[in-house]
Parts: sequence; structure tokens; C-alpha cells
Amino acid sequence: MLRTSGLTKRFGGLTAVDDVDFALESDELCSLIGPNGAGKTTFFNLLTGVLEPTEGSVELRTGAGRVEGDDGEGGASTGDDGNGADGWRDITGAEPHEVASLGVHRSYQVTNVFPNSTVLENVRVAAQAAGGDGMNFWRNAGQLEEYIEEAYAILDRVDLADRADEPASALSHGAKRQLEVGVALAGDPDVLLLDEPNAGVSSESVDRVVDLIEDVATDHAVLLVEHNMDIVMEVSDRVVVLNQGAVIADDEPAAVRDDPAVQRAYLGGYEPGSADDGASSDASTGSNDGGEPA
Ligand SMILES: Nc1ncnc2c1ncn2[C@@H]1O[C@H](COP(=O)(O)OP(=O)(O)OP(=O)(O)O)[C@@H](O)[C@H]1O
Repeated sequence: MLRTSGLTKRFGGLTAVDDVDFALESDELCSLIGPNGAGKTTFFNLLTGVLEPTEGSVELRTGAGRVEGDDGEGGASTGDDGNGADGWRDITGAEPHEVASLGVHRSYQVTNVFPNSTVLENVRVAAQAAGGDGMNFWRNAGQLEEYIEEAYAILDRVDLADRADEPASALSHGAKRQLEVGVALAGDPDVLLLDEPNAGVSSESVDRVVDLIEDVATDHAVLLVEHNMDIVMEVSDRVVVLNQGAVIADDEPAAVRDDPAVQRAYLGGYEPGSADDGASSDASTGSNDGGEPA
């Protein structure tokens, strides 16, 4: 579904992402973990076109009919659908909007919704933009109704339908993260990149966000950055560990947990259910009891 080869990003003398070969399958929930500064966010930025790599490539195997992002520039697209003969499309250096139109969407560490718009409007506008009608204010009522229906279906899925008419600013931090996932779903993604969706979420709300992650993973490829090792162990099919920009482990959760190199670099005595007690300061519960109530 999504793969990188030799992906490298240098900022001056610092190598933030170092020669990373990575592949995400279409039915997979893969977690990306590692200490602060390991390069996780930079890796996300390279996958989504926010940053251009210094070296290496990013390729996507897009769904049938995904041609919206093909502006004829960047990437080694060859076929009518923009994919190469082997079905893979080179998206190295593609612009973020092009990557999104090809089906790769992300949520951010910092909540990224329009606070003054209603919960429904946030999702409806994203659905309309994904439908190619983002700037068309003159849709007939029937078409607008379809986007509203789609938005309600998504709000149902992210458990926010009963708050559709409230301004997004009225939501708790955890509910805003649910809304962010809803906005990402409205883009009709194949791949979802979730950057610490539990950061700052109150402990009461973490379970709801975890349920949502597991639910969206049933029909999307998901790459999750998460510091809470209990959550990582619970939801992941596979775990990739970055340290100083390089992959030091890529395996099933239990194998990664028991890997001595991972223990040394990151986990430092992590025991299930005691993420705060035994793990290094980086691998925490990820919840924030000081966060807003649900
Ligand atoms: N725009 C930039 N310019 C210079 N250095 C940067 C830039 N962005 C990131 N870095 C550096 O690259 C390294 C990797 O940072 P990155 O934010 O990707 O790590 P991370 O694993 O996401 O960390 P965290 O878990 O704290 O979010 C760090 O040393 C960081 O200071």
C-alpha cells in the first residue's frame, strides 16, 4: 500500500530520518515508536509531502480510479491511472494536497480543526473538498444534502453525531481528536497516519480514542505514532522502532517488546500495564490526567 526505500532526511548536519526501508500493507495497523527526537514526525512529514527527502523514495499503491492528484509533475507515474506498470506510484516530492488526493491522510499531534465551525461543518467541508467541490459554493441542494449525509455517517462512526451542531471549540481535547479522525475519514483515505492521537487526552477518554483507532483499522491501512506502550501492544499488528532516525526493529509487538536493542534504546524495563512506572520517560501512558474532561 505504502512503502519507502532508503528514505533519508538531513537538517544540516543532523540526520533525522536515516535510510529507512518501510512497507505498510493495506490491512495493517503498524505502530511507529521511538524516543523523543527519533524522527517519527519527520518520517510522517516525508510520507505526506510536507518535507522533501534528501534521499530515497516514497511509493504508494493507489486504489482503482485514484487519479485526482495526477498533475503530471513529480513522481514516476506512467499508466493512465498514474501508477507504474507494477501498480506502484512514485510520490516522492509530491505536494501534500496531491498525496491527500491519492488517499493518504493524517491527523496531527496538535488538534487541527476549525474551532468556530460546527462539528458537522468540519466534516462536511472535508467531504466536499474530497469530492472535488471544495470551492464550489453553488452546488444544488441535492448534492449538498449528500455531503451532509456522508458527514453524519462519519460522525456516527467517530461517536460525535449527538454533538453535530456544536462548535468544534466546545469539544474536549479527546473529542477534538475524534473529530480530527472524522475529518481525515471524510477525505476517503486508503492510508491513515495518526500522530499521537492520545496526546493530551484525559485518561477517561483514552479508551474511546483507542476503540476508534481499532475501528478505522478494520478498513484502512493505519500507521500510528504512539508513546503509550500498553496501547501499542494492544492495537498493533506490527511495530517499527526508530532510534536516531534509523529502524532498529520491525516485528510483531511481543517480539519488539522483548528485543534487547529496543529495551536499551526506548523501553527500559517496560512491563505491561505499568507504562508510567517501568518504561523510560519517553514511553509513557501517553494520557494526560490534566487534560480536559470528556
Ligand atoms: N525543521 C527542522 N529543522 C531542523 N531540525 C529538525 C527539524 N524538524 C525536526 N528536526 C530534528 O530532527 C530530529 C527528529 O525530530 P522529530 O520531531 O521527527 O522526532 P520525533 O520522533 O517525532 O520526536 P517526538 O517524539 O518528540 O515528537 C530532532 O533532533 C529534531 O530536533
